Amino acid sequence: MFKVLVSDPISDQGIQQLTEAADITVVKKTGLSEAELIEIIGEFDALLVRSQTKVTKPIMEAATKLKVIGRAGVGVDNIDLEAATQRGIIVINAPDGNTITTCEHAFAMMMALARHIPQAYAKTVTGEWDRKSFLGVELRHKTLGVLGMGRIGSEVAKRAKAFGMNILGYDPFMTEERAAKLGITLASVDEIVQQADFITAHAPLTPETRHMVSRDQFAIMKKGMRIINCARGGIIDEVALVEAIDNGIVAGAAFDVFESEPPSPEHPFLSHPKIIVTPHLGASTIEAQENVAIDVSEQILHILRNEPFANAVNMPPISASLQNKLQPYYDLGVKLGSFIAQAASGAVQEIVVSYAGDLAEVDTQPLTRYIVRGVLANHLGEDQVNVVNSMHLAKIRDVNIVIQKSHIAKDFTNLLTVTLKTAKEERSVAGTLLTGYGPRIVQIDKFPVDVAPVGNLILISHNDKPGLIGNVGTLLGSNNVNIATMQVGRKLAGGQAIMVLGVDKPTPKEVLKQLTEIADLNIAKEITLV
Ligand SMILES: NC(=O)c1ccc[n+]([C@@H]2O[C@H](COP(=O)([O-])OP(=O)(O)OC[C@H]3O[C@@H](n4cnc5c(N)ncnc54)[C@H](O)[C@@H]3O)[C@@H](O)[C@H]2O)c1
Ligand SMILES: O=C(O)CC[C@@H](O)C(=O)O
Repeated sequence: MFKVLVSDPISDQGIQQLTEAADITVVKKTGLSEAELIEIIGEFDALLVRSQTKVTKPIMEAATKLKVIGRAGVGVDNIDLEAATQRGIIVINAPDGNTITTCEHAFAMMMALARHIPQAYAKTVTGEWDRKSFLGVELRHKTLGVLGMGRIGSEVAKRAKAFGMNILGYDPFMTEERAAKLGITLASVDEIVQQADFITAHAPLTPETRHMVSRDQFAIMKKGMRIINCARGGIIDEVALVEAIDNGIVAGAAFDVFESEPPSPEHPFLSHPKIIVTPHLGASTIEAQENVAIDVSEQILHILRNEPFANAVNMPPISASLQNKLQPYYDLGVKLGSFIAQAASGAVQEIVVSYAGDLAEVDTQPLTRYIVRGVLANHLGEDQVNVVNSMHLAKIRDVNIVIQKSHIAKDFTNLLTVTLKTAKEERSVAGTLLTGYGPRIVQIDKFPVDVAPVGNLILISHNDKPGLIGNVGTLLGSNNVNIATMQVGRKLAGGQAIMVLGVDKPTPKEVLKQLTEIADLNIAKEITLV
C-alpha cells in the first residue's frame, strides 16, 4: 500500500485515479508549515503539490520513503530540485495542462487593459455613471510583442492573429521556419519595444530574462505601450515600469505575477490607477486544475508501481559501473554546454557532441543529456531543464543532436567537444579532465587554451596585434574589473586570436560594450559558469 500526501488545494476530480486506486491511500492536508511537513512526511511515498508548498531540503531529508514529488503545474521553482535529485526523489510536473488556461488569462488581461474594465467596474458599482474616463483602444491592427514563444506564447500569438493583430515574437530558440509556420515575425527585444503597442511576457525567469524590460528598454519604447505579465515576476522591472507609466511612456500594465509573492500591501502596483493585478491566477480554471492533477496523478501511479513514466524533471537511474565512469564528466559536460550556448548567437539548430579517447568505448547517452541540459538551461531556465527532459526539450524545439565518436583523442586521454550550430554561426568548445587539475577547457573554436570552467569569464575574439592585451587590461582596470586569469590562443602570429579572462565579479554591460570599441577587438562576451 502506498501513501500519497496532497499538501495544496488540488482538484478532487483530477486526483480521482489516485483516490480510487486499491493500492493507494490519499491523505489531504493543506496549509502545513515546514515543521509540520517535516513531522509527517516520513510516512509518505508520494507528495502532490501546487505552488504554495515549498518543498525544501529539510523536508526531503525527513522524507525517508518518498519516491516522487508531483507538481500540478509547470514551474517547479517551489521544489529544491537538487536536494530531490541527490536523494533520488523523482520530481514530475504537468507541462501542458495549463497552457490554454494561462494563455486565455493573458488575453483577458490584455482586453481588460485595453478597455479599462476593472477600473470602470470599480466606479460603476459605487453608483457613478462615468462614460468619459474610460476611452479604450482596439486590438485590431495593433502590434503585439510576445517575449517567449513556447507553449503559452505560441497560443497567445494564434489568438492575437484572430483579433487582427500583427505579431512580433522574441525567443532565442525560435527559428525563422517555426515563426513562418506560426505566421509571426521574429524580432529583437529592442525592435519589439520600439514597435509594439502591447507586450506580453511568456518566458521563464532566468538570469537572462530577469529585467529584460527595464530602464534601457523603457527609454526607447513606443509611447502608449501596454504591458502584460502572466509568466513570472521579475521579467519586467517593476520599479522601472511604475516610473515609465508615471512619465507617460507606458499607458498601462496588467500583472498576474510579482517579483515577490504575495506582494506587500505597500507594493506600488496595488494602488496604481493604470495597473491591474490578479493574484497568480493564470492557471486557475476548473479545466486546467483538473488537467494538471490528472496528468500528475497518472505519472505518480506509474512511478509508485515501477512502470515507465513521463514528465520527470530530474535524474534517471543508470547502472553503477557506468555511473562511476561517467560521473566525473557530468560537471564538465554541463559547463561545456553552457559555455558554448553563452558564446554563440542565434537560434540553436544543432548540437554536435564528439567523444574521443576512452569515452568513445562506453554508453555516453547519460553524459549527452548533461551537455544538452547545459546548452538548453541557458535559454529555458535552470528549473525547466534537467537530465531527464533535456533530450525531449531539444526534440520538441527542433534542435538536432549529433553524436560522433573516435578512439583517438590527440594529446589527451579523453576529449569532449561540443559544437553549436545556430542560425547565425558555428562555435565549438572542447574540454577534458586533467589528472590533478580537474575539468579544463582546452580548445575554443579550435584555438588551443587552458581554462578552468568556473566563475565569471570574458571571451574575446580579436586580431593578434601588439598592445591589444594591454588596452584590454587598462580598460578593465579603470572600470574596477579585476583580472584573475588570462589565456590567449592563436593559430598564426598576427592572425585571428581569442582571449579568455577570468574576472572576480560580473562585468557591467557598458564595460563589455567599451571593450568592443578597442581597435582590432571584434567581440567581447561575458560567460558565467556556476
Ligand atoms: N501565471 C501562471 O499561473 C502561469 C501558469 C503557467 C505557466 N506560467 C509561466 O509561464 C511561462 C511560460 O510557460 P510555458 O509553458 O509557455 O513555457 P515554455 O517552456 O513552453 O516556453 C517558454 C519559452 O521562453 C523562451 N525563452 C527562454 N529564454 C528566453 C529569453 N531570454 N527571451 C525570450 N524567450 C525566452 C523559451 O525558449 C521557451 O520557448 C513560464 O515561466 C511558466 O512558469 C505561469
Ligand atoms: O499552481 C498554480 O496555480 C500556478 C501555476 C503556474 O505558475 C505554473 O508555473 O504552472
